[in-house]
Amino acid sequence: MEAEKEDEDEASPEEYVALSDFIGGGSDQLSFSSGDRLVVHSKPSAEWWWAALQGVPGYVPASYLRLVTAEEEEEEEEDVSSEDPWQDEEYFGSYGTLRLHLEMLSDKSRTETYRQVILSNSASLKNKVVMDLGCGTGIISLFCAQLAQPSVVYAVEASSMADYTRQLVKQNGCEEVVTVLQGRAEEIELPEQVDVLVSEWMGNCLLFEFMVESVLQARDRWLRDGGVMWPSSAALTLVPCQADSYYTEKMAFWERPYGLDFTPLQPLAQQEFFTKPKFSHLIEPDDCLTTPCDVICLDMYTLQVRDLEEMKGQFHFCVEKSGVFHGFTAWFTVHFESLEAGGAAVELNTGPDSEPTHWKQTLFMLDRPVSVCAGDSISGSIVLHRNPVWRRHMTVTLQWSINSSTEDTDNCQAGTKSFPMWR
Ligand SMILES: N=C(N)NCC[C@H]1O[C@@H](n2cnc3c(N)ncnc32)[C@H](O)[C@@H]1O
Repeated sequence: MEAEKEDEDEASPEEYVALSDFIGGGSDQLSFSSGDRLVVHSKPSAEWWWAALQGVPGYVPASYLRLVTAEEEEEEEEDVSSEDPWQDEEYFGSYGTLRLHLEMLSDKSRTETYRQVILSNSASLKNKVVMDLGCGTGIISLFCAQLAQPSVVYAVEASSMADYTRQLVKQNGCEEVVTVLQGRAEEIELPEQVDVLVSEWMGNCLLFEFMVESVLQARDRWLRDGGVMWPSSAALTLVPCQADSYYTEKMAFWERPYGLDFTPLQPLAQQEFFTKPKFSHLIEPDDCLTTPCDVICLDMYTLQVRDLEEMKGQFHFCVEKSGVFHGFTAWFTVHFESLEAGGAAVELNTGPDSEPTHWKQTLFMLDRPVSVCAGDSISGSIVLHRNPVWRRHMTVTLQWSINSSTEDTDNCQAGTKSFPMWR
């Protein structure tokens, strides 16, 4: 009988839909929202099943789930097949308006850094062939034509902004040098290989939007041997941090609003405000509980598209001052190597010790804050799982354990949490 039961448990995975929200307790239970699709891998008991949500495994209460019907699965297949996994219509549509370009151009730290790269390499850029991938309004291409003498700059832009970019090139007397090509960089044809591939491709948490895939494909197709990638390398930096004002604003608020006890709403607040990362967070240097560390480093010459599916980094932080561990904050730094051998590299650092940029930083809130003391350690890993269906999205999974320096040695608090960005 046991064998039969075993077989039944190990039936092939089935897709279920959540009938309502569930807040998982303990580190091995999955939290999910009504309507989420979960893949059930085994049913060790009638009450609790082993399932996965967006690839993240855990126990789920069987009573919250309903088997997805064959008709629903057929409908879903039609939906996904009709829906573009790159969401290009929406994505390039958003870059066809000025809002995002104004935000990027208004970001002095970002834009001046690219200007500095061109200026400090102006001599070496003479007679070079340059590709500006995702040129937007063409600002980097115009810097090249204005501050250096490349033989040609191919300014590639997929959105309808390209028509205006051509006007800006003409308006600024750069049409001799800058050629605007409208189209996806993966699809356009250039008349020649390029010496320099420059692009401003970084998204929130470095990789969101996954424009970096387009840069790698263009590198493999158009960058000549020995050519230069700008940026040349990128690093994702992480730090355990306090986020007291955010925690107070979204969670502590429910303790005593107007003298009333609204704490039954706190599970809802956790689900609504702490399930996804907080983009555009500005961390104060004092909020860092430890020295930040680079957890993922990308070499733009060797990075492959397949590497983007799952990027993993380990960390071991030593708490330098007592405080409350509310979560982790992430940001990135990119480097532009010099065209001259031995020349100084230029750096764009989006962290709290640099001028703020439009990316600011990204905050990942734990479900429950933990008090930590100087001397404690916070070790673990970060994994960026690219979304297998929605190709511009990812899930960031953080796993940590806190080893207290003061309490007895087996007092190790551990946890793991996955943050969808955004699907
Ligand atoms: N996070 C960023 N730096 N986004 C900048 C994106 C800019 O590059 C453009 N862009 C993004 N991907 C591509 C691509 N594959 N081909 C051409 N242009 C692109 C986009 O239309 C916008 O003008």
